[in-house]
Amino acid sequence: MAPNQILTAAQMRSAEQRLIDGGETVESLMERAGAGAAEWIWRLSGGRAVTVLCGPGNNGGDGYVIARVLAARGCDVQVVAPIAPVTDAATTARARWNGTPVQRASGEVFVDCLFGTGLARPLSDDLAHSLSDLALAHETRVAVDLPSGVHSDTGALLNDHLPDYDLTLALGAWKCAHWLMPVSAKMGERRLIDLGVGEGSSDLALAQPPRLRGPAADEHKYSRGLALVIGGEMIGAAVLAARAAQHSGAGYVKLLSEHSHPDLPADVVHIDGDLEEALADERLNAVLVGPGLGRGDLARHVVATVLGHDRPTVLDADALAILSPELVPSDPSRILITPHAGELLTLCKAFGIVREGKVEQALALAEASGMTVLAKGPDNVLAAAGKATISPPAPQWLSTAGTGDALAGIATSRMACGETPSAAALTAVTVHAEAARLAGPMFSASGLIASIPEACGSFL
Ligand SMILES: NC(=O)C1=CN([C@@H]2O[C@H](COP(=O)(O)OP(=O)(O)OC[C@H]3O[C@@H](n4cnc5c(N)ncnc54)[C@H](O)[C@@H]3O)[C@@H](O)[C@H]2O)[C@H](O)CC1
Ligand SMILES: [K+]
Repeated sequence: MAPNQILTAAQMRSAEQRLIDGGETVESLMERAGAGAAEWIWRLSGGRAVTVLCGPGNNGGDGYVIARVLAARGCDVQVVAPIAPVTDAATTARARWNGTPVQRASGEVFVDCLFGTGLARPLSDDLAHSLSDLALAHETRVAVDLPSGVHSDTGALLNDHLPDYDLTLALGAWKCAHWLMPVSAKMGERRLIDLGVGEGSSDLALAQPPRLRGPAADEHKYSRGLALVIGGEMIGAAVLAARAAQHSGAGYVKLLSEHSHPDLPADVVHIDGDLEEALADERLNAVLVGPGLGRGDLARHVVATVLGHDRPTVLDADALAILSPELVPSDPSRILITPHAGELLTLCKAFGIVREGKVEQALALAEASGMTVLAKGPDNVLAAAGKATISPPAPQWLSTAGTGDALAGIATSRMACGETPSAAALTAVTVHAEAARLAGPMFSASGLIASIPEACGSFL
């Protein structure tokens, strides 16, 4: 099993076909899927009554296998089947479940086997009502392969008022929807059931935690990395970014700003000299421009000047509103951009990109710009050179002002430490989420920044 690969629905069907070409049958795969799902449902139900909602396709077929396996274990199982099976495998599975479907049921555990990766359009009102009525009539809800009513490849909700689940059991491989908003927030716990699907040709994977290393015995502040954060009109954002950078591995962080900063901690060095001079420092390892920069002529000049110096650079916030194809340097491979959802759409327009879904948009922007793209949000998609990773969800408490500035600061620090833009972005997203977990509820950006060193320690 390849536990980190993420497949589109089409790639999943190809993977299943390769297994069938190798001697499996749809029925044998369904038996394995149903038995694996039944095991998790058995554990979760703890002897409570189970209702399985079966659809017409092979997801429904999984449901009949689940019902048969649970009944054989003495579980009280009912099946609701609004549409009769249409596939051979599902018809066989239903025949082997020697029970009679009921029209309605209310119990303790609800299992959604209405649709999986074969959903082709929004649910009809009748089916959507059946699904939500049954889900609401049960205290615990399990989705098999996917919650019904969602787009497997984009994570989009095809219907309104779809239920939330306590557990989603992915079959064979993760699908994009398991990790993309908005449906990612409806999944509950996620578990992957092995169907024997090997490493395939997917361009998408679940991000894995980085391994960080501490400084060598002979390191000094310059060898650990000098980061430059460029301030602008709203200096608070750059101060937050610089403070986050100082706690993320770089040996030396400078904040270039014409303003005075009495509250700037002494461990960030404030400079107010010439931008060209600061960028020309041979000891400089990484630059961040954008947080609080502003979008006027001076800001445009600053972004163009930074990009003209070919340094490892993070472009965030206002710099992304200024970025255009004309500004992309000849070698963009050392540039990381960190757009949120709105900035991603704006950049796609600026680069003439029309794609559906965050993953496709990030991959296309990375290809068009040659830069590394961290499409940030509750679901972080990192795209570069035709490959993309999705990071597991971070605490929702990150939805507060300044956390984006902190993320950019962490990424800049990691690039100053010598990490590539992709590695720095992965480290930043992972450390950012861990710092949020450590900071507990209700934290501010400063509280998050204070937790960064301990968060980094989790990956040393
Ligand atoms: N393929 C395999 O080897 C295995 C698949 N597994 C499970 O099967 C589903 C995918 O099965 P598939 O039949 O392709 O899709 P669905 O079960 O989701 O149902 C598609 C079925 O429903 C019809 N349909 C589509 N959209 C709608 C709609 N909005 N309203 C009504 N009907 C709709 C469509 O015409 C098809 O007939 C996968 O997720 C796994 O759960 C097994 O687990 C392993 C073997
Ligand atoms: K389902």
